[in-house]
Amino acid sequence: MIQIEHLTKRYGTTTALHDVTCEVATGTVTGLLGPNGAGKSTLMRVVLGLDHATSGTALVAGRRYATLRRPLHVVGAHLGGRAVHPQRSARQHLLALARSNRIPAARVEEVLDLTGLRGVARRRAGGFSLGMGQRLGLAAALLGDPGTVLLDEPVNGLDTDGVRWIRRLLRRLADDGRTVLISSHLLSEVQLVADRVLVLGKGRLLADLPTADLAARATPEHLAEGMSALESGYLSLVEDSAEYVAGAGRPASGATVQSGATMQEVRHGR
Ligand SMILES: Nc1ncnc2c1ncn2[C@@H]1O[C@H](COP(=O)(O)OP(=O)(O)OP(=O)(O)O)[C@@H](O)[C@H]1O
Repeated sequence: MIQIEHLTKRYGTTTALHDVTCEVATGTVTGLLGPNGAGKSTLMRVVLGLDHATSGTALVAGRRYATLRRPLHVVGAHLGGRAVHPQRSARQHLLALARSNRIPAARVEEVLDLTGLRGVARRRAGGFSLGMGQRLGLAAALLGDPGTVLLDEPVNGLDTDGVRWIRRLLRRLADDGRTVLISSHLLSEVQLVADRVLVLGKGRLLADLPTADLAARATPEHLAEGMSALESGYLSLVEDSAEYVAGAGRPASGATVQSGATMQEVRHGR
């Protein structure tokens, strides 16, 4: 379980998270949603002890990350990017991680199988495709068989078969009683895998509800435009919370839209 209480994180004058309180329950896949700059990565980074909270707390399995004696056994994460020595093979990378965390080498073979990397385990990780890199990041996250898993855009770069595989894996992790938190902009994926969603907008928690309840907030106008119910429910919730607006500052319908304008203002060309 992840417990977040009154979490505020400021970077200078930017408030990335403002007084966020929520729980991510065990046995569920929870989607973390929000427009660009909403605070999703910041929330994950604070949970993982990569950033310090300005105030409030973030606990994993009842503890602050910094106080975990064997963190990889409690929480595994893949936040994108490649924290891999490019000359090392996938297996060498995982073995090095396992050694430094006192994890038996046999577990490396298990996660290579789990992530479908056995066939390329001897290949240089630096030459991996985006999708293979995703799988390797996931293998590292699962190395300690943690009870909580945090993944940033987990389907990014995966092919169709890989996407299907990760959906099933996330479901299995949750069904085994783990806590799974994924951030994503792909609402169609969230709809398929997430039991619940947390929605952030400009650092504030806008919603914490079952995925189906977010879809139930769809508006007829959005649905008439061809949006899915989840897209519509989500957009209705965040439309005044987008920090970055495409085309802001450029003339739109003969009007100049200022940076920071709400979605309604953009739509109405104000
Ligand atoms: N290290 C940092 N220094 C200064 N500002 C930061 C830093 N990290 C994040 N921010 C700011 O905090 C806010 C939240 O950023 P964050 O990366 O958490 O958003 P996000 O929801 O993950 O966005 P995206 O969907 O684009 O990945 C943004 O305004 C961002 O510019």
